[in-house]
Amino acid sequence: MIIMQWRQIHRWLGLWAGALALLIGVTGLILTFFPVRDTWQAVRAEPGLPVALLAQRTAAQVAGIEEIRRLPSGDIVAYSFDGDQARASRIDPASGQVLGDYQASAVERWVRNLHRSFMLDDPGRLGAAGVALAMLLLTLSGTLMLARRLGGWRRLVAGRIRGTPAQRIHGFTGRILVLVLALSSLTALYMSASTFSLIPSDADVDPDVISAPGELPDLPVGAQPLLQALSADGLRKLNFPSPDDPEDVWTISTDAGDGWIDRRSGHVLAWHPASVARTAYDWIYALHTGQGLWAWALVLGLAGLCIPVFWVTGFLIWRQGRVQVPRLENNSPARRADTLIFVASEGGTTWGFAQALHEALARNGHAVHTAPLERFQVPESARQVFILAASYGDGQAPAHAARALDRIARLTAGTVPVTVLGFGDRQFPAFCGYAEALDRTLRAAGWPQTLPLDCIHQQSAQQFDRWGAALSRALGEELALNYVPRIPPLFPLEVVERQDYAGGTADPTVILRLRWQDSGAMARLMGRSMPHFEAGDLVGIVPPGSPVPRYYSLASGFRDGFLEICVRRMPGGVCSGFLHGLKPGDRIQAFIKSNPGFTLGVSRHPVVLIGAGTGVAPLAGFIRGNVRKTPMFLYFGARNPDEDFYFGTALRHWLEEGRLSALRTAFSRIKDGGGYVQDALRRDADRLRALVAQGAVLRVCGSRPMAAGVAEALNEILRPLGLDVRGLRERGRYAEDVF
Ligand SMILES: Cc1cc2nc3c(=O)[nH]c(=O)nc-3n(C[C@H](O)[C@H](O)[C@H](O)COP(=O)(O)O)c2cc1C
Repeated sequence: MIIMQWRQIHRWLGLWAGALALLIGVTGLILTFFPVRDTWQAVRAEPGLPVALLAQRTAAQVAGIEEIRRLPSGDIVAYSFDGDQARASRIDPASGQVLGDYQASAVERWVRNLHRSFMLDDPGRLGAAGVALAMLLLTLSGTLMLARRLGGWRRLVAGRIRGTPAQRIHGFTGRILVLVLALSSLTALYMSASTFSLIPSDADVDPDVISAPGELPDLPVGAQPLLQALSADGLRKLNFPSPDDPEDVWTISTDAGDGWIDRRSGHVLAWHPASVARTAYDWIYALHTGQGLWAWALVLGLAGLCIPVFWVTGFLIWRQGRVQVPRLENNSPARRADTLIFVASEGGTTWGFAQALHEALARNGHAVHTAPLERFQVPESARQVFILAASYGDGQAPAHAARALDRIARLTAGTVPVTVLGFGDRQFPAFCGYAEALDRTLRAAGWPQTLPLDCIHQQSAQQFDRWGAALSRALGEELALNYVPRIPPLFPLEVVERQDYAGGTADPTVILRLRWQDSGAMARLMGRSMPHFEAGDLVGIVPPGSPVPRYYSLASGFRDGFLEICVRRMPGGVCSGFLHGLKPGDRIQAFIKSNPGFTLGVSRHPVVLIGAGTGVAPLAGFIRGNVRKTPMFLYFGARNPDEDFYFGTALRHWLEEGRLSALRTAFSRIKDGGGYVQDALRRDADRLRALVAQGAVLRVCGSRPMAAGVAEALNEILRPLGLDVRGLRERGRYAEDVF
């Protein structure tokens, strides 16, 4: 429940306070330049130089001196009144000589005013404090949302951020800078609170002290005991006693505290050690401004630079999110609908199924209302309700629906049947976890249902049809669910190379290498260019004359600079036939579908890859991308090394390079070829056990019967370790891509 609120807060604040944060970020970025420059230019006193000596040297060179200040950069400035001329001079602490006039930068002052108060004095300061609070809430809500998106707090640091480039840039910069931004906001709030006297500060109460009257002459500054004892390293300012006032005293302010000294005797008349509040303020000030901490100032500058990036990418994400919900032409108002369909979707595909259900029911004369799940309601007119819900992270709700479950749990059960259909992916341990949670809640509350919970794996159109048929029977009406997958934006790809395997006992197969065109930075940011993909993700290709895309596993990643697939020609296959007919220079349209449960990411543990036939394609992609040379072991089953040893040459090359540690083959159609891939596994049982004991990650790709055979063999092999495929899968160490 809280997360939904955070999300709303994040969006709302991001859009509205974001514009002001942009101004504060840019001015903050400019302001960090000054401490860096000042530190580089500063002429500092040698460490440990006594204040007495510094003051003596300076007083000898500067007539009418009144005050010496040490700036946060380390520069020493003397303020004097010579005749009627007030002067500020930069001093060389080694000699006391004047280096030149000191002038605070007017640009710096102007930018600081803009940064602190938008040039509006106190109301502006309050506004700036409001923006700091907004920034703090933005970083907090953003962190919560990112943790959730990555599937838990533990993945917050290293988990892979997926999505459009805008989403990835937003998440990536946020992850790096969240601490700096939170600290900047917190320190700004503290300073604002101090400005408005909301927190106790060190009220500078001067003690009521005077230099004792007497005939003695002034003790020379160089002989003042306290000034001899204090080092210039911690000096803030030293005020000289006025020549015209015999009762005036020396006043010194240091990091450790403030002191008052008799001008004639040199006695310390009062010493106020720095209070905790003052020390805290000093640290907070330095942390916020980077003054005296030039490296930190650079980090702050980077954070300031990121704010415009945040704002722009955040805005783009918001826009992209808005266009996902399809426009349903015949959406009845909820209060008049007899059928309600509620949808929870992150990637948008579930909406396509909802649309098919909506249209089928509407064609049958129902008044259908479809809406996002967070608007769940059962109006009086309702006769049936459906919830179509995808699962994310660790079986969690899609972000927009995070609060829906709590809402539904609070409702009193009615008599209208509420049926849940889940969408998920079996690769994830919590398969359809969110749909299950919804169903559990509804049943526990006592809502009836038209059909029991069903779960659709990987957006299977066939499974959805079967569910539709069951629904037809349950409702006693003919339902024609025309689910047409919503095809995401297509990208043109050009064939650059093809490598043919003529087949023989195996079907003819081709490895196609394709390339895309760069569509420019703006299109990339908006997610309108070729999206990033990884080996093991899928490319969707819509063959001419068919509305349904076919998916092929990718044997390359975006970083390889090309897209490669391995296509077996299926007898009568529309898409495989089309792809086999392509020659270099031909173009096709395609889109990328992520396959997050299967792709490998960066693995610190050894990797065991098991594939047969064209199923070796994504595994070859993993090996190709293994630039870190993580130990990878490939078990490859084919029929005949002369016919279907796909990627054979590349695999041998990767073995030599060390991207592949070992290759074990099994050829089923030649004498002494080693049988099937599961036979190769059994022969290597000892090594497999050792690898799994070391934490190995396993990926299996090939036909369904092959995957079943592999799982059976592995279960036998792993039994002595007390492990099995199911357990490994639950821990995210085992995933299959089967066809
Ligand atoms: C990052 C990510 C995490 C996922 N986590 C799960 C999960 O925990 N359980 C599950 O069953 N499916 C999971 N899936 C699969 C989606 O639920 C499935 O692809 C669904 O059909 C997507 O529907 P949508 O496009 O409407 O969001 C995940 C998908 C992605 C991209």
